[in-house]
Amino acid sequence: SSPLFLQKGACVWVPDPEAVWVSAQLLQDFKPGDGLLLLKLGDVQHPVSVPSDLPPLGNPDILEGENDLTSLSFLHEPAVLHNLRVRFLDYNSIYTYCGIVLVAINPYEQLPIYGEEVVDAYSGQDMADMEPHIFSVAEEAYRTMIREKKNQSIIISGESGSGKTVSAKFTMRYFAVVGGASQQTSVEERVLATNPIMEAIGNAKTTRNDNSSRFGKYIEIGFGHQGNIIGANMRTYLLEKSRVVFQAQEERNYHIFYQLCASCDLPEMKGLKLDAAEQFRYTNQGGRTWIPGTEDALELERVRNAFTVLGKGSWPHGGAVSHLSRAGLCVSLQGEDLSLLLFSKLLGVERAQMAHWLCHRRLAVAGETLVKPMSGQQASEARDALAKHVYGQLFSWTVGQLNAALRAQRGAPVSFIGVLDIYGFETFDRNSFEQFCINYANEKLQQQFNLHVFQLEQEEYVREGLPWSRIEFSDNQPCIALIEGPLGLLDLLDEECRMPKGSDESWARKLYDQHLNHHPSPHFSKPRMSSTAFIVSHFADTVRTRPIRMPGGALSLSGLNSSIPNGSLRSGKRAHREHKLTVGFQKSPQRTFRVLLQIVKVLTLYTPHSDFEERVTLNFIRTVQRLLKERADGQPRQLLLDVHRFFPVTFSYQPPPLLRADQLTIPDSLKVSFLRRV
Ligand SMILES: Nc1ncnc2c1ncn2[C@@H]1O[C@H](COP(=O)(O)OP(=O)(O)OP(=O)(O)O)[C@@H](O)[C@H]1O
Repeated sequence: SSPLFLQKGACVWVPDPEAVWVSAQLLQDFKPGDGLLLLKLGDVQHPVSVPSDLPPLGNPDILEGENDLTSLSFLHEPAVLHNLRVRFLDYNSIYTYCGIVLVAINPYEQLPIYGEEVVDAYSGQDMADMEPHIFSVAEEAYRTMIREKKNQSIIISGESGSGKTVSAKFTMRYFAVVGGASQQTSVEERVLATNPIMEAIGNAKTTRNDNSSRFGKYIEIGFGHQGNIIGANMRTYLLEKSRVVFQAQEERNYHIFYQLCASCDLPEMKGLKLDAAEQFRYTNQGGRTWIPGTEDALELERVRNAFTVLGKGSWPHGGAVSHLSRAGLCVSLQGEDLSLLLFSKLLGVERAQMAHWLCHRRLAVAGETLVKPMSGQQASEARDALAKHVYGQLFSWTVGQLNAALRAQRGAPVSFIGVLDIYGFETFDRNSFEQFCINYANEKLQQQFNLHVFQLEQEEYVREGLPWSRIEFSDNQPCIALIEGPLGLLDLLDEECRMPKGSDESWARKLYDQHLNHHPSPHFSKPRMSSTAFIVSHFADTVRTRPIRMPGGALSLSGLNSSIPNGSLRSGKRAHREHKLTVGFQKSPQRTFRVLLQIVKVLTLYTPHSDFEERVTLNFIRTVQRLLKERADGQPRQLLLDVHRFFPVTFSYQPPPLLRADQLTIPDSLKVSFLRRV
């Protein structure tokens, strides 16, 4: 808590638009009721009015660079950031403790701190005696498991690209060394061999991370009586299946597709009749299909070697992955299409049947079964749904195969250490069902953390009669109840999926009725401008979600839909509304950027009707892209003016009922060339 009086010379932190927080010094004593602080910021005197709270106070110099944040006298955002920064820049240390939590900063360079000699140095040592390190956390889990014969878990969380997977791999490597056996292709080697395989089928290039895990993973490493690894088991969560059929600009599909395409000339791959990744819609939507510094063909080699270590025979033997790649790459609805032929052949289904059921659906009406042709839009969605399903099944199948290879051979493990590597909390401009699930998972993890760190700890103090004044912590149960409780978001979603004519609108209406009108929840609200979106106030942030459903009740995932505002540009009325919004956003530059980006994204998905239209569209996209790049120097309003100057029709551009690129009437060749040129 803040002291009541501050002496001249005391340090405080003040918010800064550039540096986030800057340190300032008090130029005169301050006492409650003064209402004004006189600060020295750099060389400038700065009177700051104090409405209610004092600014966060600076810590004494002696605590600068402490290796445990809990030893700071004042623990608040600026103190945490400053301490981490000092440790990173001045002490070259990427790790800092915060009690039992290890905070890691991604150095984005190889540091010489993970060698065997470092493992040896941490092995057998107490956490409190050692500098913070991921090995120290692993050692603590290992020792506690052995000493107390209790299973342990390490939870690794953080935003995309923060280093979760790398950290998980280091903990696994640590266990492999300290719990290792001597024989070749031992189980710890097999545990490590799962990494390249899982990365090939579950990781992809995103704009934030060239090797981003698009699934959550929990691996339980089982130990025997002697503390040696005897088996492992892996569970996966929330694979981002939408990526199989759609990739945003600069992103890629799962690595395995590109690895197979890059190896298509190998004799054993010939039967798959693959081609360059640029040739397939499911692999070329992000633009560039290669990652600088990565050789996809070599990566496939690593994957195949890993399969060998796991005793799963040669790669083509794990042939279903190849099938799926083909499924992902080739599903197409043109009847005579070679891709459809290959896809059907590889999956072992009859081509004519496949073509028929991709374009028709069965309806049960009054006890009778009718077969109805689907629209082009529906059929392409059905094709995408099939590709996602095949990939999802194959992913689960592969995990099952790996688990079989990791299963303990001699007796059951006596204890285990679990390592959870899962997406951190996510909020984007447009959040879909995936973000909703990820944030729900994080809400549950946070609850677990609260329970562990605050509640159980305090209960133990009280039980042992230690003098202790209870610390209040914010309990996130109400937010969890909103999601998973009776008549909660998931309950109502289930109900909506069972309705024959369920829709986003009607689901959202039910949510508003229940959580705004009948039983208002402080964690739920409705955005002003939408009747399909809702806002959940999570512990970390408020997130606006707009799920869009696919036919058949399956919720669509972010990808494709996130690029199409409301999925509705073909509706003139809605297009007009988007247009009005755009103009309305002029007062809010940040939103304007987002809308411009959105327009660019949408336009890249559209097929122009004429050369002229294509030229106009491309011109617009290039102009906006260039200006968006230039906006880095923070001239948002200028950007808006520039857009008008360079491209005066921007905001009066009323798209005629344009066709989406994936509509069937448009030949693939045109789509590919258009997308490539964009
Ligand atoms: N400790 C580290 N030392 C060196 N480089 C690191 C370290 N941690 C992460 N990196 C670098 O950062 C990149 C991203 O890390 P990683 O893939 O582990 O992130 P992530 O949090 O798992 O991201 P995502 O959620 O997207 O999967 C790595 O490929 C690596 O180059």
